[in-house]
Amino acid sequence: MKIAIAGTGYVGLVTGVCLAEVGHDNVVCVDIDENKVELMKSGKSPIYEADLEELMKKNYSIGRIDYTVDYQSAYKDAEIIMIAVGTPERKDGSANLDYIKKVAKQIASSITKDTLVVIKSTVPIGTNQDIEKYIRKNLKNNVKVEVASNPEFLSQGTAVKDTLNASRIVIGVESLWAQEMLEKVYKPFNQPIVATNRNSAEMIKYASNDFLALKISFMNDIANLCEIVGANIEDVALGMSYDERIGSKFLKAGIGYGGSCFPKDTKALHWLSTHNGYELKTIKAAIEVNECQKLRLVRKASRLVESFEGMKVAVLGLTFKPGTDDLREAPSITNIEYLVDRGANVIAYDPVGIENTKKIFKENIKYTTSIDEAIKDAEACFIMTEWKEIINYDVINYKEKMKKALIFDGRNCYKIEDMKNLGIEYYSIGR
Ligand SMILES: NC(=O)c1ccc[n+]([C@@H]2O[C@H](COP(=O)([O-])OP(=O)(O)OC[C@H]3O[C@@H](n4cnc5c(N)ncnc54)[C@H](O)[C@@H]3O)[C@@H](O)[C@H]2O)c1
Ligand SMILES: O=c1ccn([C@@H]2O[C@H](COP(=O)(O)OP(=O)(O)O[C@H]3O[C@H](CO)[C@@H](O)[C@H](O)[C@H]3O)[C@@H](O)[C@H]2O)c(=O)[nH]1
Repeated sequence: MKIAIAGTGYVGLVTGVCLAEVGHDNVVCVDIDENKVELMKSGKSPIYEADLEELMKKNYSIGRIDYTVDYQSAYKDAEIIMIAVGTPERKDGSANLDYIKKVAKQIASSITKDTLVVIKSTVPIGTNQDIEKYIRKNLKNNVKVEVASNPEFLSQGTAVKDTLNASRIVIGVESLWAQEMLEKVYKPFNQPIVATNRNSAEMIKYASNDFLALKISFMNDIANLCEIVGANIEDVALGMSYDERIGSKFLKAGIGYGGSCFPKDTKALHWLSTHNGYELKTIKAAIEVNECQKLRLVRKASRLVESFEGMKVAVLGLTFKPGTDDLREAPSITNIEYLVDRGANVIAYDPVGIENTKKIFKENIKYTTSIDEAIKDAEACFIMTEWKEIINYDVINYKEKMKKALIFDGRNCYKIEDMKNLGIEYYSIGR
């Protein structure tokens, strides 16, 4: 079965490689970026993801997967074409479907046999139906084409593991033909399949992400109250987690959620609801809490510090979470902007995110891959990502190397007692 995939980002490349890994022997990944394609052909991954490069090399060398910019040759005789291009946020919060439409147009002009088009990208409810109509209207050759929804649930940093061990495969189909095709594709993964209609499948993706975002915002809200009333959010989360109805995951309070999904997917669903004359009040609250949360620590710091002007400030952790080089919507960006605007000399540390940070801040801040160097002579330090390098760092260094041991920890990396015993002025979230 020939499977073509449009887009080789986190979703497209990982999906392609994992399909090959479980035995599909004719997977072609298409991208418009020639440099990316050349890089992938040479066995290198354009993104930082655990285990990805190893599986790319293995499956490329045995001829199960290939990479190309030539979409026509990739799509023309594919039985399945998966769309995994970006659906970024528009200024008004709605999802921008331009990339999806572009691929749909390329598919319509290329296919020469019956094809199932599968949308893996996160798209607003009704998009699968619209794209099907669009492709059928623009078809160059007289073939059968159907569109099925197959939203993706992988997390960055654990994308390969998540794909090979997915909790469920959601497929949104309108025919038995489409359902059987997708069941065949996913059979080797041996994961539970939830088959619904297309609109429900599209909604499952948004509802899942927005529920998780809401869970985080709820815990951040409670954490802020904990600080006021003298409770400890970590003890509170632990106590809550024993209730199976609540669960133990996504209860971690912090500096707010970031990444390429939660921020845009909460806004897109909220936009869609208001556009349909209904207000999703819970999602609105999740978004608002997150916006405030991102600046909570710098605001606290500015009440304690007279001025940031000329002050050396270390920012530890730049990516939106550990295990990825991605800075999309990372809280670190908002915080660094705040500090730079107020005249701070920021030195930023991250084990893998420096190159992507440079694209955003250029020469406006300094960069390092050493925590020691970042904190040396600094008068304040902000922690934005819970990298293990930061968690495992010997905290005595803050006392010994900083000009003033003043730490604002947005990810609760250290024990309050340890910091207190060392005489470090330490502020974290909800404790
Ligand atoms: N990143 C995640 O963890 C994740 C998880 C689940 C779902 N999603 C959703 O999946 C979609 C893709 O996200 P991503 O993070 O993988 O995107 P990405 O930005 O990392 O990658 C998109 C890729 O598509 C390529 N592209 C653009 N137009 C193209 C075209 N016409 N033909 C071929 N390639 C083209 C781009 O060059 C880029 O390499 C989004 O809708 C996102 O919301 C993402
Ligand atoms: O208890 C928690 C858990 C996460 N976060 C933050 O939430 C954001 C997102 O984290 P995570 O969900 O682990 O990463 P993503 O790669 O963005 O994955 C989410 O978004 C993907 C894209 O849609 C989905 O496929 C995944 O299922 C969904 O978890 C990050 O900034 C985390 O720091 C918290 O603050 N507290």
